Amino acid sequence: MAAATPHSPPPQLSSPFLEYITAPGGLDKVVLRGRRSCSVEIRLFGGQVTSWKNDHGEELLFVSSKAIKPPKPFRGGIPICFPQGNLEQHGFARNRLWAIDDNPPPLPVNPAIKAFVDLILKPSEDDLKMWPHSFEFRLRIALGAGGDLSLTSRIRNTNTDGRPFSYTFAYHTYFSVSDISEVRVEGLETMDYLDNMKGKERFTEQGDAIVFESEVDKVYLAAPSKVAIIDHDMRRTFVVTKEGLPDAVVWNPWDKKAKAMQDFGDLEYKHMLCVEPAAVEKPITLKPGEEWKGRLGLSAVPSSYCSGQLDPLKVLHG
Ligand SMILES: O=P(O)(O)OC[C@H]1O[C@H](O)[C@H](O)[C@@H](O)[C@@H]1O
Repeated sequence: MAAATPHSPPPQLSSPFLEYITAPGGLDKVVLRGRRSCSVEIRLFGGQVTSWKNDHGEELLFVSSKAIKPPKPFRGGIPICFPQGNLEQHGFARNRLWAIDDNPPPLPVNPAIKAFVDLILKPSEDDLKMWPHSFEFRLRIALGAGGDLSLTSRIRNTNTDGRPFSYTFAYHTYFSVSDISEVRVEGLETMDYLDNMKGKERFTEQGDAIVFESEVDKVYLAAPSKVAIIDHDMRRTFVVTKEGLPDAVVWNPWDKKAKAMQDFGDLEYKHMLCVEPAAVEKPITLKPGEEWKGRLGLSAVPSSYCSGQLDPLKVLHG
């Protein structure tokens, strides 16, 4: 079966682990269901994960109470930032209607993962006027047996004129936290970063772990493949893993910027943190026919987490 277009009827997703929910105004969504109350919701608009719940049904991602409906990008969850450059902020992928990909090229899967969905985005005529490159962007979103979430992006250059293209990319992940002042990020200490608040000047991080006392907007360069977000009050640690994505953006707008943002509550900065696996410093270049792959893995584990122990399996199983 060919990939559904945005105007085709809802695809029949025949699996007890998947549900397709139709809603007006570009708000159709797919729900992935795991054990107990684990679930993930994905909006076709933006190909955006808007909810990830653990087996107690607790929400793990931040979504603003002031998030605006399409065609505006949606504040929260996991917006996909592509293709950035001299375009609208964060590129247009988060602002387009994606389709279900009924026939994705094979992707090695863990047989224990039953709940997954494949989406696809191709540029429209208008997109090609803005960014004159033909591409196929395939996104697999999977909910693992233990409630972990993974997003795998495959971007292929389908230009027929022989031209390469370059882009930057980010999984703009908004984590829900109890109180930003009590949160610590481990794994980025001693890393070099570009400070977006200081004209992208390069610095080296000092100290044992990263804590938050004011606005932060940094691009950590060549960041490790595992980063932990430790939420003391919630007794929860998010473990973020990344492949194919050298950098990690860390962002919290804090009070002043929060007030200036139309789609964000004045005090919501206290309950969110963005840690965004990304390729920012060096754009990715693809020749025609070439494909790039970038993966994000998220798990939420109880904070019996020991400092410096970034393996979630060890955290869970001792
Ligand atoms: O408002 P948005 O376009 O969604 O961007 C929100 C934020 O995203 C990233 O984290 C950037 O590093 C920030 O500079 C930006 O303010």
